[in-house]
Amino acid sequence: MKFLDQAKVYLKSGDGGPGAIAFRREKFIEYGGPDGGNGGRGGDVVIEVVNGLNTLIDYRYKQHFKAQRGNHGMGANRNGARGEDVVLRVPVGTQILDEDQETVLLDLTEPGQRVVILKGGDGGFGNAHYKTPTNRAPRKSHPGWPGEERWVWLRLKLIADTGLLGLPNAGKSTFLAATTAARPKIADYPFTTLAPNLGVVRAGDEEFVIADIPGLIEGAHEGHGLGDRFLGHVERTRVLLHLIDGTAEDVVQSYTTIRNELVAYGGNLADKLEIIGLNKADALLDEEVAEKKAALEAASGAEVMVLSGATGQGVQAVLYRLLTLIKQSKEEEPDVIQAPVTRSIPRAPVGRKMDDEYAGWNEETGEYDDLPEEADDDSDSDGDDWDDEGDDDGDDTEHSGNGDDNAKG
Ligand SMILES: Nc1nc2c(ncn2[C@@H]2O[C@H](COP(=O)(O)OP(=O)(O)OP(=O)(O)O)[C@@H](O)[C@H]2O)c(=O)[nH]1
Ligand SMILES: [Mg+2]
Repeated sequence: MKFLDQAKVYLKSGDGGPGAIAFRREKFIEYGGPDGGNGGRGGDVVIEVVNGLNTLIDYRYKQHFKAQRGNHGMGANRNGARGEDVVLRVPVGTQILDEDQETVLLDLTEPGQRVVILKGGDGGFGNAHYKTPTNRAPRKSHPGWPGEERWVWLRLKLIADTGLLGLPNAGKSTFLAATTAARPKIADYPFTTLAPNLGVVRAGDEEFVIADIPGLIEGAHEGHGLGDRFLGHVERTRVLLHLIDGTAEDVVQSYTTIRNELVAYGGNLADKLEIIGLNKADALLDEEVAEKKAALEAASGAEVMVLSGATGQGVQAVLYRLLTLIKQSKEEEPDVIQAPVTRSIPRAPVGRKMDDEYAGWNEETGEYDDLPEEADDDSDSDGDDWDDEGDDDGDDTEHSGNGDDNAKG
């Protein structure tokens, strides 16, 4: 499967449909009253988090997502239908960033999570709404409010319990293949793996997720090799398994090369719980194993386990140790990775939210309880006397959200 971990997309929620101007026309009723219904609400832009995806590759091919506009209101007080939502399906671990590529608007970490990122515009009032004691036949309707639009970045930061790190050829993919159902490409040349792979490990009755991160080399943080962009995927792991090719001349050098990259990347990467795996033990003599293990322990001050991904030697022990550390980390910092950051989304200056800025819509009656403030609305130049009466109905709701969207009309 192709992998893509960021994409820029254009989102637009639906405009509200216009209200209707209509009058009752029935036999024997001479002056039927106004009965133009309200326009329908525009569709929302919704982000849905789904399991089983681990790439944003779909968003390379489609970048524009527009929800439907609301339908026109109609005569006989029929309201227009709501516009259809547009839904973007994204993998767990996707963040939504503002156009600046820095401000995180949403961090989507829960499978099944659904977030309305842009709300559809409200439908406009039909003329039935504008009927007052002194104006029984208003020829006025509202055009509906525009939807919102904005460009955002989608950025995937995989969420896994364990991140598998090491120099190219350390045996990371072999380990992943030996312990999970994942089938990564394995070969005896560096940079075989070009994108992170996820696999689910079963240890006894328990499971955890492991991410095979493409090989790092010295200077990765300056762009050498594949660079360090994949290290972003390590940010959201609890425990690192740092694999070292035991057949390498200088295993301590291998170890410090990767550690330096973690430190240079910054964040909390270098502080994560870590197991060092002295790998390819099957290809080493016993005394080499002992010597290299001792050297690594001395250099790292951390725990070193001996294993062979190829023969399976020591692999189970590593898995159970990882599981223990994952649990320990969850107890110490339950929220570090999983807590969804759902900040309120800074809005683009267009559009209008029904719930907060304008609470006049009554879901039960399907009508607006309050009248919108339209004092500066130039559609009033039609000379009707609506504005003078507008606030006489005891409605002291200030629809302050109106100030900047007078472009409607
Ligand atoms: N003898 C021995 N060889 C191994 C072991 N694990 C992996 N290898 C070999 O080492 C080579 C590299 O293995 P990979 O699993 O592709 O290594 P990697 O760390 O994923 O490499 P990149 O994806 O390039 O970063 C392959 O030829 C493997 O067959 C092991 O435990 N023992
Ligand atoms: Mg690999």
